[in-house]
Amino acid sequence: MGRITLENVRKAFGDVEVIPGVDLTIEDGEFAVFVGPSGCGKSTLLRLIAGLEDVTSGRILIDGQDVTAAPPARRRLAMVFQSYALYPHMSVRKNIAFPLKMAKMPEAEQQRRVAKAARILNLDSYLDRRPGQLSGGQRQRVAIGRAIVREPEAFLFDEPLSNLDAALRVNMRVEISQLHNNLKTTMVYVTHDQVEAMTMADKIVVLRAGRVEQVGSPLALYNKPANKFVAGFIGSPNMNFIDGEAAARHGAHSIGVRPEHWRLSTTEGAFAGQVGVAEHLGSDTFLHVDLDGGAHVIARASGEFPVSHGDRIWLTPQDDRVYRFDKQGLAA
Ligand SMILES: Nc1ncnc2c1ncn2[C@@H]1O[C@H](COP(=O)(O)OP(=O)(O)OP(=O)(O)O)[C@@H](O)[C@H]1O
Repeated sequence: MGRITLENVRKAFGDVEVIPGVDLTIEDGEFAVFVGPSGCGKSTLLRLIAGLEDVTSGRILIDGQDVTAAPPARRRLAMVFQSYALYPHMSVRKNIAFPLKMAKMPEAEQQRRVAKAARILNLDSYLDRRPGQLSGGQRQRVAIGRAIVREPEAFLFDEPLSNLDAALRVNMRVEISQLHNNLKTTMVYVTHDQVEAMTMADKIVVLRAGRVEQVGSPLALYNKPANKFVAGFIGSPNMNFIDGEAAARHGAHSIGVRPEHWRLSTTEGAFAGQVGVAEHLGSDTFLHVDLDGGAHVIARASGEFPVSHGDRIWLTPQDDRVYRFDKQGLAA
């Protein structure tokens, strides 16, 4: 059972308070993703859970047991890092078995667990190779294998896919989701990539400057962002924000419209503007539009939309898809 609870967890490095106070529960079996801009404290929070950093105050519980003062090895968690940290001179088999060997587990049980992890990760035919003879994705699978064999209460992933190219990232993303479906073990995953967060998470925790801005399922955050920060962070391309008179007409200080929620017309609509850049991807068309009055917005049309640089265009937000925000940026 891998339920993780943080109670008013604070962390300061010297005088600098990096985590001003976080309360959070990750349920047993849940896939939780910490997401937020660079420096917001994602890795620090994960390292506090792992026990690699000490909390300044507050408590961390795993399955109701207070582990705040427990060393990493006693927390029954396995961490997978961005750098795979494999031993180059050891075979894949030995790399995966390494934590079990350190724990002086009987050889037969070590081999049973390595074989099981290799099967889950499709590494059977690579067990006798060395890390240098593997691709980046295979190396990351070995690093995950080394975590699996420990049969932890929870897996902690710190940006595990950052070193991989775009296509491989997509594959590994799916593999980690499948792994979670198979193992049903709690996973806590740190990324700055909101697409990874949206596609993998049961629960997303959006962080900003060490504070939790919102916690919810991917679609809850997409559909009902609590504030402008979350609204702008979740969704790709980002939500468009318009202030001033147009927002006042909607009874708000600022309104937000996602690129996919504009109705586009070449003859009429609520906002007129000029196409700056038109990106024709075939599956979608992204239009960067300079609205009359100065705002710059992005509109997405499904499929092909035949306009180009310099054309006039009219945009109308879908009525139920206008997000309203007050002066403080809170959803109104
Ligand atoms: N050992 C340390 N000593 C002092 N400050 C630190 C230390 N570790 C992290 N910080 C600071 O704490 C803040 C949060 O860092 P952290 O690495 O948790 O952010 P992050 O959200 O994971 O960022 P990134 O996505 O860039 O990795 C940053 O301002 C960082 O400079």
